[in-house]
Amino acid sequence: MTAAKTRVPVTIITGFLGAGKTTLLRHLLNRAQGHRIAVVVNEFGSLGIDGEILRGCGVEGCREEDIVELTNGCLCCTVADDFLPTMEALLDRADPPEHVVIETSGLALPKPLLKAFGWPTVRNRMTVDGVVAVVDAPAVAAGRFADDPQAVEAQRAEDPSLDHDNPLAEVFEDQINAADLVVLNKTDLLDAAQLDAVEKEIREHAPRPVQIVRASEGKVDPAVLLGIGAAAEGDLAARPSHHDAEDGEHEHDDFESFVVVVPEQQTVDQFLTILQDTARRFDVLRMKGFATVSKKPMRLAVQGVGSRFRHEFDRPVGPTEERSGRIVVIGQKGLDATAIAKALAGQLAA
Ligand SMILES: Nc1nc2c(ncn2[C@@H]2O[C@H](COP(=O)(O)OP(=O)(O)OP(=O)(O)O)[C@@H](O)[C@H]2O)c(=O)[nH]1
Repeated sequence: MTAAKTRVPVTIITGFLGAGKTTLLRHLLNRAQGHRIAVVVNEFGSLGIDGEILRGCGVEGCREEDIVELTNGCLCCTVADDFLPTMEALLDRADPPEHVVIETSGLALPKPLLKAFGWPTVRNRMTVDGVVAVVDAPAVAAGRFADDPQAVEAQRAEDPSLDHDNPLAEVFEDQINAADLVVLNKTDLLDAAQLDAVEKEIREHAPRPVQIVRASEGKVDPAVLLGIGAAAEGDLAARPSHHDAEDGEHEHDDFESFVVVVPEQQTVDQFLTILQDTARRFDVLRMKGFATVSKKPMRLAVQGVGSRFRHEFDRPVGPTEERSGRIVVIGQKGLDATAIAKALAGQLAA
């Protein structure tokens, strides 16, 4: 058997903040029973919520130690310090995984990560089976990742190397550029004509023909997601990045995140209204976290993408656990953290 055949396949799941990566992974773990899959999760924001959601997936045979969290900064920037040792540790286990799935943070650029698979310590032991980009179809339809052509022109007059005025557009393009498979998610929120338009837009952006599958709630057949066989680490030139000229070096200084502590809530509806108003008012990209509600024994988990929120009571609140909640807030640089904290605490009139 050749060395290539024995290499552990790795699937990289990329996609902008809130596109549905964790939802897709949860579905995959549910359907992939019998396969030893290890999941590496990297989140922007410090609450470790995705890891907790995946650990609580309740899938038989999905063990705690198979979900590894990398919270020390954005994965694409900490490859040597954190990521490679984690990969080696997985491979050196007595029962190494048959497949590794990496959920990158919504702001991660996939290319530096792809390049890491060329490093001597993992090169002969792992291969990137495929890069999957999960796309928030309604966010594309709403123009979240679009540039303002006039603003781009004005910027280019100053610096010809610039091609975006919208930092979201740049991250989105890099993720599509790296993808072998695009999952057009949240199809439940658009009609057929809108979906066709989004698909057309993605095909126009993609530097090469890319397979696109449509999904809602991240429900994609594992056979489609795994086993693509792309060996993407050997195919970097076909996956252009906006940061190629800087050899992958980049900063995430277009975005920021912070955690807000919120008091116990009176009612779920009141809290959701506060969250939605705050997201709208301050143009927050993503909010997620936990809170407690007066007289309710269960913890309330909330998830927001823009001003669209979902919530569930996910587990009992322990008797010694604090009744205050924590919400991670993510947006473009320049968020007014003080005002947002006040708004979430219900201290800012709408
Ligand atoms: N309506 C709708 N909501 C969805 C769908 N898929 C996911 N969501 C919701 O979108 C929100 C974000 O989903 P996640 O799976 O956490 O997204 P993510 O890409 O992992 O988010 P980050 O890790 O923060 O970047 C959650 O509230 C999901 O329940 C879908 O197909 N339709």
